[in-house]
Amino acid sequence: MIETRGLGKAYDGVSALRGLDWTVGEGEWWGIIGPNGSGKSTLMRLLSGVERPSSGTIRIRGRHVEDYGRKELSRMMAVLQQEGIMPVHYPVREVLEMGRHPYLNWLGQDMREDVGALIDGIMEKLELQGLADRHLDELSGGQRQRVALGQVMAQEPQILLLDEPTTFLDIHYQQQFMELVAEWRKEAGITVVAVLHDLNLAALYCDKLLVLRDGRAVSMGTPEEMLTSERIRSVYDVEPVIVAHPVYGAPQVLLSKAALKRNKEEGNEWVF
Ligand SMILES: Nc1ncnc2c1ncn2[C@@H]1O[C@H](COP(=O)(O)OP(=O)(O)OP(=O)(O)O)[C@@H](O)[C@H]1O
Repeated sequence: MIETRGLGKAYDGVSALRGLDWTVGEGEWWGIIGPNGSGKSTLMRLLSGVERPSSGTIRIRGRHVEDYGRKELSRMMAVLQQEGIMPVHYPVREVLEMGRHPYLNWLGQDMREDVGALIDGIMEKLELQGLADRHLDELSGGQRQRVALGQVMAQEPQILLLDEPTTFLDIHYQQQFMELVAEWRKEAGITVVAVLHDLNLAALYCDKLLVLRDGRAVSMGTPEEMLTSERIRSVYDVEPVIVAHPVYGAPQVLLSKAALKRNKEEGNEWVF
């Protein structure tokens, strides 16, 4: 579905992403993890075509990403950022309808005749009916993120790119958000690529993880393969304890408290 070869991006000579060879299969859910500044958002901007690579290629269904027209690419791929959408003074239903933009012809008519039913279905699925006439700037962050998800659902993409989508959500909305994406993937067979800081959510929901550090792919594979204490320690410089989720068996990362800090002469390292 997505294939990158030798993908790299440099800003003013500083490499944000280097030589990434990565293949995302149709219908897979990939999580991209790694410390701050490791190149996760850069990779998302390259995949979505917002920025051009400095080196290497990205192919989507075998075609170079730059060969897609703007609307054509929007029909293929939707992007949801961590802050969702700006809190503009538009009613919720209209915000969802904006997701149909890539399907409008030059007369502003939608390619789909039953677009009203499509939007109704999404409103129902995301339990947005009660908010239909409310304006986006009158909603909480969690509610806005649900509307943002509704908008990308209305876009009917085949690939969903999520950049830290749960950062501002409480645990209820985090779980609800991930469940809604999981359900959508199951129903529509979409491919999902999500930058996630929460390793435990990533382990529960993603099929595969790509681990980045300093712009390079440290490793890639299943959550069980990627979330080992050695790898988490070396990538994040923390002392983790990995336990299996008691219900699902997925690896879950617990942190140890740093007991004291050595003084500078001894290397200024955390001691656990
Ligand atoms: N527009 C830019 N101009 C210059 N440098 C940039 C730009 N965007 C990113 N970088 C640099 O590229 C590197 C990777 O940044 P990126 O935002 O991709 O990291 P990230 O893994 O998403 O980080 P975070 O977890 O903090 O969001 C960083 O060193 C960053 O400073």
